[in-house]
Amino acid sequence: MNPVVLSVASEIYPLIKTGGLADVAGALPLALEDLGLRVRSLLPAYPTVMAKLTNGSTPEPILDLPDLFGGNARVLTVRYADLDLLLLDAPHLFDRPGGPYITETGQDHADNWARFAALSKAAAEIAGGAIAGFQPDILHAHDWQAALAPVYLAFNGTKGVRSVVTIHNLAFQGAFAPDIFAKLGLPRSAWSLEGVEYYGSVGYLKGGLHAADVVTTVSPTYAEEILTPEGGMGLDGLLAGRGNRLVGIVNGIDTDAWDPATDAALPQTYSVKTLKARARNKRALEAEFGLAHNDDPVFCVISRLTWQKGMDLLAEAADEIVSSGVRLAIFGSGDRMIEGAFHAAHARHPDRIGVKIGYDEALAHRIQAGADAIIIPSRFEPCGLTQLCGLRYGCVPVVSRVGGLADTVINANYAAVQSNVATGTIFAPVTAKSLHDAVVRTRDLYRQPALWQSMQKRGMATDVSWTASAARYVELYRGLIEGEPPQ
Ligand SMILES: Nc1ncnc2c1ncn2[C@@H]1O[C@H](COP(=O)(O)OP(=O)(O)O[C@H]2O[C@H](CO)[C@@H](O)[C@H](O)[C@H]2O)[C@@H](O)[C@H]1O
Repeated sequence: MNPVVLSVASEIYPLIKTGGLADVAGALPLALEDLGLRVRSLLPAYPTVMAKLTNGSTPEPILDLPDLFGGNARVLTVRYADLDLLLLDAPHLFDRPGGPYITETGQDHADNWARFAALSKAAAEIAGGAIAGFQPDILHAHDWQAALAPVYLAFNGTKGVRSVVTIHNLAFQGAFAPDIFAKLGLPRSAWSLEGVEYYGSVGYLKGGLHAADVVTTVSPTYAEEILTPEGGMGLDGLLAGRGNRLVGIVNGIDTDAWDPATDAALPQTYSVKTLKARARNKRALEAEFGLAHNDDPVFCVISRLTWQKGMDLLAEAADEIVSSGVRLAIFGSGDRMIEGAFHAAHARHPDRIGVKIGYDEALAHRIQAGADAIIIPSRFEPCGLTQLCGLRYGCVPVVSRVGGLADTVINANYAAVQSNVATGTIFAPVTAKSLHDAVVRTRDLYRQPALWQSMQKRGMATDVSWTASAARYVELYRGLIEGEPPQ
């Protein structure tokens, strides 16, 4: 029997996305279905999501949830982009302008505690059998926004459903003032070390990490890093207590959406066999970023421009990078100070540093297809997806030795180059100097065309799909259903 899964997340690509969570919550269910599982995905019916459901995708009501955190709610069912979706339609919580977490003016929605407790509560009801004909074996909750689901499940006393919480980023924990506890509808006993109490506040992720049958995170190295005081962000003790119930499974990417041979966003499609054709994308990229047309390599960034991503270090190293004969194409948005630092770097080197602030899926594809390398100097990185896209597109990753970056790139040290296994450059410690040194090492590899192309081709041949990782989730689910501890 294949497990039946309820996946719960606050964002799912291609319906709504603010980061890598959406990519995973959109692609993993499809990869699991390819392996024969039934997966339904629950997410809030944000206006952006409802607006996408055109062309014959009409959501049908399937469950009433009266008085869900101050208003009546329903669950709607619809198929979209091959996903079997359950939408939590709670207008008092989700039908409003702004993003999934923030208002139009950039503040957190004041009632985020209620919005995501509602998502989790609805998930627990559904996992408990509230929808006729759909009895999940596994409730799989992603990040803090869904992490109360296993808590509700446990305190509802639901039997026969196993729960998994996946940490995509431990920096976001969903901690709220203690006075909301009384409104969560949890028993008093949940205000405890085993429940949601977290240093005097209510910790959604903390509660979920305790209550879930298994905790996973998105790479083996990050699974180790979060057991340390530096990486654990206050939760290392709890996580260490989970022992072999904490598992790292590396992310994949959707290799149909990310396929340079068929990608409709590219000026020129290409494959391992037609790698030379890639040059046309580089010319187009130079033009798009206002860079001079020449033979120097173009290293790119596609990222949230934040401290986590080490973007301040790149801004610090930018002048030296440019004087080493490398050009930069920087794309993303985030911290205003970092955006300003990149604008200033562009002003100093207008035809060697191109900067675009914004969010654009097609542009992200064009950049991966045209740049020579992608720089990812993260201070911590649970998995990282852009290095996987880079590998697939022949855009060589230059990454810091942290988390999933360390797990997915093979560093071009002397031995790896000699034995033809290198796929990128890895550096440590995460400083501007060591980043600059890595850029120079990568530039030197670029200047040896045969070696460079073999690295590009090896990256393009690397399996970055979901297949192997989805199989690991299936194994994990089966083990849980059969009562086996994870391996
Ligand atoms: N300006 C822009 N325009 C268009 N697309 C853009 C963009 N900026 C970023 N993206 C895209 O957004 C995604 C970001 O993926 P990351 O792995 O960097 O995730 P993030 O840090 O958000 O998420 C967390 O969750 C994911 C999923 O588990 C982990 O891989 C990661 O380590 C963890 O921090 C990629 O698909 C990237 O192409």
